[in-house]
Amino acid sequence: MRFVKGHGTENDFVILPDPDGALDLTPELVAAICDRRAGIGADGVLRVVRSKALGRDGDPEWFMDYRNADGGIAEMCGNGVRVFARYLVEAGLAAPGDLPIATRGGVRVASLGASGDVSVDMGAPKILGNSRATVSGRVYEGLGVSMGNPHLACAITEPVSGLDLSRAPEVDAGFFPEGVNVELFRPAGEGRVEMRVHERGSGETRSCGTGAVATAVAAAHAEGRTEGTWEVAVLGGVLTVTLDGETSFLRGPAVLVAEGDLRL
Ligand SMILES: N[C@@H](CCC[C@H](N)C(=O)O)C(=O)O
Repeated sequence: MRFVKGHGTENDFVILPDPDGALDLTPELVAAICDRRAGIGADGVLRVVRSKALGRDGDPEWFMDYRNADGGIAEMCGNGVRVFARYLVEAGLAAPGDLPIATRGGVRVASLGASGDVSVDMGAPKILGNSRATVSGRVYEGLGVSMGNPHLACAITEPVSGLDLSRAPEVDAGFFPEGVNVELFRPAGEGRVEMRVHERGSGETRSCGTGAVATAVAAAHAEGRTEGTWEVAVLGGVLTVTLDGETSFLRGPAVLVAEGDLRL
């Protein structure tokens, strides 16, 4: 089985080209691939499959079948969809420009050139209301935001570098019955925040695209705003989020770093 490895601000993925939908991608296989010692290692898997092969006839040509490192399914992945678009263009499966991609969370349109940053229209954020997370015994208030997948974005006052996210934050399972990705962010000047994230199904990652947008939404909400541009500094780099009151845009690097044959 061929694979390609890529990342967006160090949120890393194993890309599995499966245009005809022939692969039986079990949770066990995904977890084995993502294992950082016994497998290739990744935060998630992006299966590249034609929508038609899945019976999704009205959708754009390519469907991003995203899986978390534990083998679980998620609706959307913001860095993943940017890496997916980069893969399609570099593999000659799509032309640079505006590229619609089907996901479980709906169609997302990526914009990219032959190289450079990839931007994606992430759709309208949906505010779910207030909730809280407990990290290392400390309770943080946050804003629930759906970006297709669920997030809880909590503003904090201490440096994000001191957080211990080695264990999953405790959250209100009644509020988030499907689980949740938890972002902790600290304002770092006008239009800039520092963020760390604990992802549902993947643990702490070095970046999360949907989480960066949810964070910008929470930062804007705290100021009574729905528009603006935020630089979101994550462990793996910097993402730029723009909110225009209707939709949201996520921009940042998306690179492919390796390819080979999988022997699992
Ligand atoms: N890293 C992704 C989000 C991946 C899915 C998430 N773990 C979930 O379960 O919802 C991103 O860049 O958005």
